[in-house]
Amino acid sequence: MALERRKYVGTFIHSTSLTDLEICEEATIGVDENGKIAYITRIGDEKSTSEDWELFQTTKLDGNKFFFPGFIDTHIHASQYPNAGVFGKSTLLDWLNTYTFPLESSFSDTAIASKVYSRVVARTLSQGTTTACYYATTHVPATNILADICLKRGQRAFVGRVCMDRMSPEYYRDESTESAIADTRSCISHIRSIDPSFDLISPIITPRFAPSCHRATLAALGALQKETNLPVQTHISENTSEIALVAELFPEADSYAHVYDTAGLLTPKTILAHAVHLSPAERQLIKSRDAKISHCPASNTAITSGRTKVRELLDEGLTLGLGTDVSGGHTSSMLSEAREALFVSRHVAMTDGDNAKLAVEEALYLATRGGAKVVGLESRIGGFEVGMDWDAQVVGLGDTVGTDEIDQREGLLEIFGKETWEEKVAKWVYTGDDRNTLAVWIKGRLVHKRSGFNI
Ligand SMILES: O=c1[nH]c(=O)c2nc[nH]c2[nH]1
Ligand SMILES: [Zn+2]
Repeated sequence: MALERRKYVGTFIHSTSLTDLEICEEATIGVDENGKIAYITRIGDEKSTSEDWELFQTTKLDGNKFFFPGFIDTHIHASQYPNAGVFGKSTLLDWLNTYTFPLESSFSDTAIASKVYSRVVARTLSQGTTTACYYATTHVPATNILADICLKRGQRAFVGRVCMDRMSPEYYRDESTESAIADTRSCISHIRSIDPSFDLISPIITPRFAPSCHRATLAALGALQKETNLPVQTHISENTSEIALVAELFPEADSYAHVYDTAGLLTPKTILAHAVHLSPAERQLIKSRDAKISHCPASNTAITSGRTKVRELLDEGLTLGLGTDVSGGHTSSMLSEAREALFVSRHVAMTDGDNAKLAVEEALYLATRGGAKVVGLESRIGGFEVGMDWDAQVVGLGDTVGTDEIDQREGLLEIFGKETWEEKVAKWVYTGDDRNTLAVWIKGRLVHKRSGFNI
C-alpha cells in the first residue's frame, strides 16, 4: 500500500543505550513513502532536507506529548488472551492442565480463533505493541488466521504454530513427529503466500517446551530450523518442577539448555522465554550460541515461577527483551510489563543488593531496543534512526493540572508542571496505561488512533 511522505514534529524520546534515553525536544522526523525514517532534524541542526518535503503533511505534537518507539513483545500466547487474569493460585504445570490446554484446544473452532485473535491484535496495537512474537496453538487453520489478522491490521509479528506431541491431554497434541513437522510446514507456506519475503509477518518454529516434545520431534524441528533459517521460540527453566521434569525425561542431558542444544535448537535466532533458574553453565552455553532471552516478570510473579536476576544476565552479556507471556502473565500491556520488570528487580535487590535494581531507562530499553535485538531486527526497529522503519507511538500524558482543578480525570497519570522530561517518563511507566497511547504506526502506516486524538 503506497504511503504519503510525512513529517513528525515535537518531542522524541528513545533509548540510545541500556542506560540512556535521548530526549529531543522540537525535533522533526521525515518518514518516506516506504515507511522508513528519511531524516531527523534536531534543534540547532542545519535543515538538511530538500524543498519537496515542505509539500507533505505534518503531525505536530504539543504539550505533554511525545513520540516513542513501538514496543516489542518478545513472548505472548495469542490463544491464551481470554484467560488473562485467570490463574488462581496455580503454578506452571497445574496451570497448563487446568486453564491452558482446555482453552487452546478450543481453537479447533476457527470462529473462536477469529474472535480471540482479532481482539488480541487490536488490544496489543492499542497499547503500543508494534511487534509481537506470538504462540498460536497446534491448529493449522487457526494459526493461519492469526497471521492473516496481523497482516491485515499491519502488526509486525512472528507467528508460531505450537508443536507438542506428549504431556498434554490426548485431545490436544500432535499425533507424531511427522505430523508436527508437516503442520508446521503448512503454516510456513501459508505465511509465505501472504507475505512472500516475511517482511511484516514471519513464521517462527515453536516447540512448546522440552517436556511436551519427544526427542525426535525436537531434533526434527532443529533440522527444520537449519533448513529454513527461521527463528525459534520456546520456554526454558521457568519453574523448578518443570526443570525436575526435564531432568527426568532427558536423563542423558547435562541440563535443560543442553536438551535444546542437542536438538540444534539453540541458535542466534532462538528466543528462550523465562530463563528464571539457569545455571552458570547454561548461561554460558546460551551466550556461546548467541540465543536470546525473553524476560517475563508478570508471568513469573503471577504463577510464582521465580525472580529472574536480570542484572546478572545483562552483566554476563546475554541479550534480553521483555515478554508479556499472556496468560501466564495477566497483562497484554508492554508498559505494564516494563513496570513489572522494575518491581521484580526491586524484589531481587532486597536479597541481592541495590545493584539488581533496574532503572526506568533500562526497562524501556528492554521493551524496545532489547526486544529488537531479541527478534533480530535491531537495524530496523526499536529506536529512531535514519533508515529505520517508522514503528512508533504517540504518548500523551494529559494536560498539566490546572489551578483549583477538582474534576475527576481518566487514569492515574497527573502532570503538575514542574516535572522534568525524565520525571514525566517515569510517571508514564509507573502510572500510565493505554489511555496514554494516542496513536501507533508500523512501517509508516497508522494502525491505531485513540478516539479524540487528532493527527
Ligand atoms: O508461561 C508458560 N506458558 C505456556 O503456555 C507454557 N507452555 C509450556 N511452558 C509454558 N510456560
Ligand atoms: Zn509462555
